[in-house]
Amino acid sequence: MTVSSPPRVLTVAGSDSGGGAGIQADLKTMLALGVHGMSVIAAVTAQNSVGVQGYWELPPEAVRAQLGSVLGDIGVQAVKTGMLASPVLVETVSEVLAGVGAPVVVDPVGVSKHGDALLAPEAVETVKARLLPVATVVTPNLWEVSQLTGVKVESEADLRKAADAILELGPAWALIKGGHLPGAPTDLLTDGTREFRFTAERHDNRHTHGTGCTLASAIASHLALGEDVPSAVEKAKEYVTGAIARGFPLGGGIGPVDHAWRWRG
Ligand SMILES: Nc1ncnc2c1ncn2[C@@H]1O[C@H](COP(=O)(O)OP(=O)(O)OP(=O)(O)O)[C@@H](O)[C@H]1O
Ligand SMILES: Cc1ncc(COP(=O)(O)O)c(N)n1
Repeated sequence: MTVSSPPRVLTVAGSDSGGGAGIQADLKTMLALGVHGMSVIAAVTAQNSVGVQGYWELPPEAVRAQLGSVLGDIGVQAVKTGMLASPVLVETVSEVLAGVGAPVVVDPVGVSKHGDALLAPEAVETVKARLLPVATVVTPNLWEVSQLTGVKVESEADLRKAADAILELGPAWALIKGGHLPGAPTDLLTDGTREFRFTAERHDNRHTHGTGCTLASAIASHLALGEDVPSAVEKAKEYVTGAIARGFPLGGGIGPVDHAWRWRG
């Protein structure tokens, strides 16, 4: 009997020892959505439900070697990037992904939910100049939009202005996450010509660790499964909304979203 292989999706990100965000959230999302998840670790965090106690970057040659191992033998149908920590790692990953030949979903992670820095301030320029131009979709939250473009989003009416400023940096699509605005969480997706707004029910659950990682990985997974960008985002939003609804307490602080919500019924 020949068993066919599921689509392959790669995350290039940081490890979260608490298992709620980063590489661990990405691989759980990929399993839940039926693709084969692979990981290139850029940094290791010591992290739990109350914050990030420290992080350590891998040497650029270790990141380049992991990328070479995966891309040289296995190949990918989509890639997601998350925490890349430093200018040299952003540069290394951007250079390799420029020639990857598969869609790249960039979550431009700057700080954790607790406000702990996950990207050196001097790396922001490298993200703008090198990483965003290779992105198929970039998924900033409102804080990241302001860090990358200076645009402050105060209401849903500002989302398109933010997306246009992000598109000027070179990605094919911008998805601006409006989850931190009051009211029903609405995200705006545009390629400059077409515009889509995705609105979900708000779940007043404080256990939302890993939402951004989960959404970006779900988009990459649905792209690998053959969806176009708008329908991959629509399906990913449905998945993350269910995961937020079932986010559970863990430790003394903010617990994770539930990646297995569809299996629990
Ligand atoms: N309380 C909520 N209920 C439902 N959906 C939400 C809620 N908060 C955020 N979302 C949605 O979750 C997704 C992730 O958005 P969010 O703004 O939380 O990302 P993020 O800040 O980058 O997350 P993280 O800090 O975990 O990386 C978006 O689709 C957003 O609209
Ligand atoms: C390794 C890593 N990557 C990303 C996040 C962002 O997730 P959150 O904003 O939910 O803390 C994180 N905390 N840790």
